[in-house]
Amino acid sequence: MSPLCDCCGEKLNQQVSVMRKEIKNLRQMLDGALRAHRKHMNSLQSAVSQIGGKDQAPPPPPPPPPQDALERGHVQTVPIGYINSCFSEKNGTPRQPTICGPSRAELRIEQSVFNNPGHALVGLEQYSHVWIIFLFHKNGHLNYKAKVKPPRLNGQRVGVYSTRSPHRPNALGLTLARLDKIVGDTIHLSNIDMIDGTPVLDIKPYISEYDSPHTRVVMDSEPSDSNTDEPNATTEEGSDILNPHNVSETDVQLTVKRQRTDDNVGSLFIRDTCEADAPVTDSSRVSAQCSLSKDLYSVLEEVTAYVSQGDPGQSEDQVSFSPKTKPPELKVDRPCYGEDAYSTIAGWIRDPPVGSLDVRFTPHAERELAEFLPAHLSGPPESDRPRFRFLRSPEEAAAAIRGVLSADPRSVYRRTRCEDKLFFFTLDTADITCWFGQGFAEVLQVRPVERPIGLM
Ligand SMILES: C[S@@+](CC[C@H](N)C(=O)[O-])C[C@H]1O[C@@H](n2cnc3c(N)ncnc32)[C@H](O)[C@@H]1O
Repeated sequence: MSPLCDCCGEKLNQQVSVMRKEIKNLRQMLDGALRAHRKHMNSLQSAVSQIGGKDQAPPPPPPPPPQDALERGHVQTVPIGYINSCFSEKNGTPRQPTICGPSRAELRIEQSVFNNPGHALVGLEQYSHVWIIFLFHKNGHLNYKAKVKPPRLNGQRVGVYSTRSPHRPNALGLTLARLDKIVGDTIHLSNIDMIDGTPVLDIKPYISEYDSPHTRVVMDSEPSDSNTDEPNATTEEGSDILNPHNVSETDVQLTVKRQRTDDNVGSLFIRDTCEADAPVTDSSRVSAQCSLSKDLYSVLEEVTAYVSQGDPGQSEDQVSFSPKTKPPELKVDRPCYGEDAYSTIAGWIRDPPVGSLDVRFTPHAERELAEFLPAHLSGPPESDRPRFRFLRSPEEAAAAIRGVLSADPRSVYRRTRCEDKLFFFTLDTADITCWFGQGFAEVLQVRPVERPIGLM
């Protein structure tokens, strides 16, 4: 039960959601005003420089950076443009571009970067995809940690550099977007995961010959049956990568060895169940709480920490993986040429603990969505129906909504602590309201936003 307001008797949580909406609108207004101001200043500047003359002389150019600035690692980045995208907020923006094909955006190259911005794009039209290098400018204050919890790993922590987390030193993002068309100085993109207003630092063509190493799908199946003492035992597919989520009893054996004597002093079996204890010998004092949802690497880290902590006198004890598998840091000798130089990915990317969701619309939401007119097509002038700014049909919008929701856009906190809360996000000119149940997301409402992005 939501408490009631002392003054008006209304439910407090209703008031809170109204206030949130107002804050969101204000934020959008501010963002739009800032962008308009920036554009205005740019055009003023270029007008001033075109007019020239004594009175309106352009401001003197900033002093050139020292000759060796690059060599000293001092790089002054200047956005080459800003993304105009169908996503106005982080919430509900796809976590990767492939999640949502119809996600559309435009990027206009700034006049301040090239005299003829269109010239910088000549030839790019021959490519279907481009890398966009951008700034996560809405990260708030720069805040990063060595280990992060990717939402798809449902709370487990991995090193930031093994993820695509926005929270990283330098806050640089990298998106492989579809290049739909180029008109003058503006490129039209789809398959994007950047919010409106994102500053772009660079664009490069995607060239599969250069950018996509030979890929071999490494099956997450059984590891090799061999139980030899070979230090580099591999799976049958020739890979030394095992999916940590496929670990079953005795797949993995951690062995603690006394470095000096090479005696085995304890071993740890990771079981199908969530907990495992080492069959401990007095001297090893190894025990670790391992969960199957943890990867082998963190198990190893934990055990290593435990061993060195447990008995300082035995600090030369060593933890190693048994012949059946080995931790990621031991995979140092990957071939870098020839047949075996294929690419591999972490098991949790292909098989995350957070599954995808079925997405459905209530009949009411379907009717509301069908009311929207497509972008770029002129409707009857008297029509007061809502119109998309980027999306080309209600069907395309439905596909985008499905893409966003099926990947479960909720944070781990929301997913685990506030399951029954309504979820709101904005797509193009539509405010979407939905809720989540076991294995599904349902769209309840599709309403026109009061102040559509990009039109402020
Ligand atoms: C997980 S990141 C991945 C981005 C990129 N594909 C990469 O791998 O670097 C995508 C998420 O970043 C957030 N995001 C997008 N644009 C942003 C911006 N300009 N500032 C801060 N966060 C942003 C959105 O929440 C989006 O879901």
